[in-house]
Amino acid sequence: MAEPGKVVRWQRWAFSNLGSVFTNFGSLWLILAPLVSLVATYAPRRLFHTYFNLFLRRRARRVLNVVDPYVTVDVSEPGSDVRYSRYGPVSDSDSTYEEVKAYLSGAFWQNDARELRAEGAREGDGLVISMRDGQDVADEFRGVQLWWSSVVEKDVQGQRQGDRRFQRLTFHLRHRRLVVDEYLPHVRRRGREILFSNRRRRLYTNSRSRDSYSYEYKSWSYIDFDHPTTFDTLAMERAKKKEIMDDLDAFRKNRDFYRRTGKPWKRGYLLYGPPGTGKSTMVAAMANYLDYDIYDVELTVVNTNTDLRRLLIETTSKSIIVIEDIDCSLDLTGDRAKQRRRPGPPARADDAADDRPRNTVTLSGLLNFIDGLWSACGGERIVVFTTNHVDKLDPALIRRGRMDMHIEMSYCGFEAFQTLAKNYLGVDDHELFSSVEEVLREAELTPADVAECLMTASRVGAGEPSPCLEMLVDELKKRAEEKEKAAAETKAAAEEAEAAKAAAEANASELSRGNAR
Ligand SMILES: Nc1ncnc2c1ncn2[C@@H]1O[C@H](COP(=O)(O)OP(=O)(O)OP(=O)(O)O)[C@@H](O)[C@H]1O
Ligand SMILES: [Mg+2]
Repeated sequence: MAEPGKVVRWQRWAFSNLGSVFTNFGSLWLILAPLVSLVATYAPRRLFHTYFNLFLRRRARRVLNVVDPYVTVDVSEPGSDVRYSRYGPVSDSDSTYEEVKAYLSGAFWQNDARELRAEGAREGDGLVISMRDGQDVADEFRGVQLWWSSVVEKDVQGQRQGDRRFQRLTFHLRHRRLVVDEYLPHVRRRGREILFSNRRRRLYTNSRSRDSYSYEYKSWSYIDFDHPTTFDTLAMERAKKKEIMDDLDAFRKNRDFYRRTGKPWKRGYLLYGPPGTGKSTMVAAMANYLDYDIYDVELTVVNTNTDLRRLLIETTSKSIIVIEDIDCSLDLTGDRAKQRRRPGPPARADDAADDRPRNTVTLSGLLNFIDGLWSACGGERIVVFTTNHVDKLDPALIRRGRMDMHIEMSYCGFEAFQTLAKNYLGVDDHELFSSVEEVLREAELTPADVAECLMTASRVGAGEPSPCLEMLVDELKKRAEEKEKAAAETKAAAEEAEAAKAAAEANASELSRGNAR
């Protein structure tokens, strides 16, 4: 570590002037000694001792500050101070040491520390680089110089022996406020970011609330999230895609804005459109873009509003909370006041015997979940609803402010097709693109339809663009005809059902009039 320069200079001066320092101090003591003995004789004994001690201690501290004006703060490795309960060691949940280590691993590249140590990250394939014991590294914050060193000390406590490790921070005492109020929080924040980016992302799903009485119950279980979709491979109009990415960027970077305006740091997105237009794919692309975890809430297994709130509290920040097919999850479309317990047949025999309340999540419970007081805890969260029937949802659920951005995922247009062609065939342009464009303009085909056709065509056509695209045009035309036919049949069936219902109603009223006569 570069020695704090001022101390070195002061020490050199003191040694070269040692003689005069002692001479001056001697003369001062000649004057002070009779005064001190006078006060000691006439002042009350206890009072004299107290004040004299205090006086000496204060002087000593001042002299010490001049000789060594540097302060050190130790951040010790968890486990150095292991606490024991009757069941064994209590895990130390303080993550500061890990955060500082991660912060320093990011700082080495700008420093000249040479003796480093590499450890595998707890999750993922990355490495955490840290200082070898006894190494130092300098850092700068707002023009202030600070030094970190890795320290190991022998620890002998009772029966236990071992090494105690610290990351020791040294700084000038005049920067104490800056270090405590700003630098250390900055180190922790940055360290957390590095730790977060080193780990694998997770896809969580909630457990059945009914099982919460079990001893081993966990609200969320997870698997590693490894979805390959990105905004590059997502098929949609370029302008719309850019708008969404800009919005996500603004959300991520604007922590201070949310704080300043008194808004919780979260944002809601409503994705709506027909099946197969890429709503779930969009959620994956968002998570990959932001590097966030996904919490996939299955509302049908949540019993009460309290269970829902508990789920929310147990989510971490930097996450996307998604409720898929919100229109099907619960009957959330009606009057909030009427949303109490919905009667219905029990799903299983043991459900019938079990009189615990189930599925009493109400619309107001869900609204509170999105933007009640609890929703502000933690911060940096995105809430996404997906639906095929936006018109069926209660306006309160999707009003601006709750769902800040409404994104329509629509049928496959030409720009979306270009992305898919690039994904599946690796081509940006081709003479047959105009034929595809024509088919897409006439028919309502989803990106899922087109993606599937492209997959078949690329397999059969061995990835050669021309035969693949010819096949694709034929296949798309066939699909478009099939879809048209199916839509006409559905419409005819609906009209028939409507007519039958009207006839039945007419019959019933005829009958009741006959009875009345
Ligand atoms: N916009 C798109 N970009 C890229 N691939 C897409 C897109 N839309 C659909 N796909 C493809 O179609 C498949 C189904 O899409 P996805 O599950 O995202 O549709 P969805 O809108 O969520 O449908 P649903 O309403 O039935 O849940 C995806 O696995 C993907 O391969
Ligand atoms: Mg979906």
